[in-house]
Amino acid sequence: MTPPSGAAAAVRHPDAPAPGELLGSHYEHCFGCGGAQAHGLHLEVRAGEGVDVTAEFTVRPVHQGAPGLAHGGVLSTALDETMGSLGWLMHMIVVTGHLETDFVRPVPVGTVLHLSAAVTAVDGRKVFTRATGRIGGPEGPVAVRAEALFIKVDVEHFTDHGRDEEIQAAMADPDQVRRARAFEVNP
Ligand SMILES: CCCCCCCCCCCC(=O)SCCNC(=O)CCNC(=O)[C@H](O)C(C)(C)COP(=O)(O)OP(=O)(O)OC[C@H]1O[C@@H](n2cnc3c(N)ncnc32)[C@H](O)[C@@H]1OP(=O)(O)O
Repeated sequence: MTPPSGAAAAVRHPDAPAPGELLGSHYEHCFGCGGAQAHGLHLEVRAGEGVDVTAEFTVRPVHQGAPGLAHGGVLSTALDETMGSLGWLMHMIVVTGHLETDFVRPVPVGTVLHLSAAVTAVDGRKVFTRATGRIGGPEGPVAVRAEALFIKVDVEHFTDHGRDEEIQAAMADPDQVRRARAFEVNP
């Protein structure tokens, strides 16, 4: 998870969303951010000033592991989705290759998890990222943190491997921006 010495700093795409702007859901059926997923995380991700983002996730009863506490896998998903959204700031299609999570404090149901993530380095197709989730406010104590390696892929990654019925439905969407973002298309 340590970037090689020749790795470069991430470059913000000139057409990336402005700092403070909500990225919006990239795909309505995404478990991380989609509005059509009743039990999804409904993450709202906001662009930062560099290649960084912030997001909020409210833990609901459907996200429990132990009684009254968030499931660790769900928290990992929130971190994964937040870091994955960094690709949009570079206009790069990326998928998670490797994800490591530290669970530092239990996260009760009803908690708002304040997430922040940034790209630490880019090395060819490899995008190194880091994220934290805090409770009690954006400056509150760290409850979870993660590092992840994302790999740049082409749109064929999705069209070749995704189930045909969802691929066809996403491609038939008359909204061009939504259609592109469902596959995180690199313009
Ligand atoms: C608003 C919009 C936002 C959009 C918001 C989007 C949000 C999405 C958030 C969720 C993101 C996900 O969950 S994505 C879904 C979960 N992930 C997946 O399904 C990925 C499944 N895995 C794969 O398809 C594949 O393994 C790939 C694509 C990751 C890599 O395969 P490949 O394309 O053949 O590449 P490959 O040559 O193997 O690897 C390229 C380089 O990466 C390294 N590499 C590859 N995998 C790993 C690995 N696990 N750990 C370490 N290193 C790795 C290789 O060593 C190599 O380094 P070197 O030799 O070049 O040095």
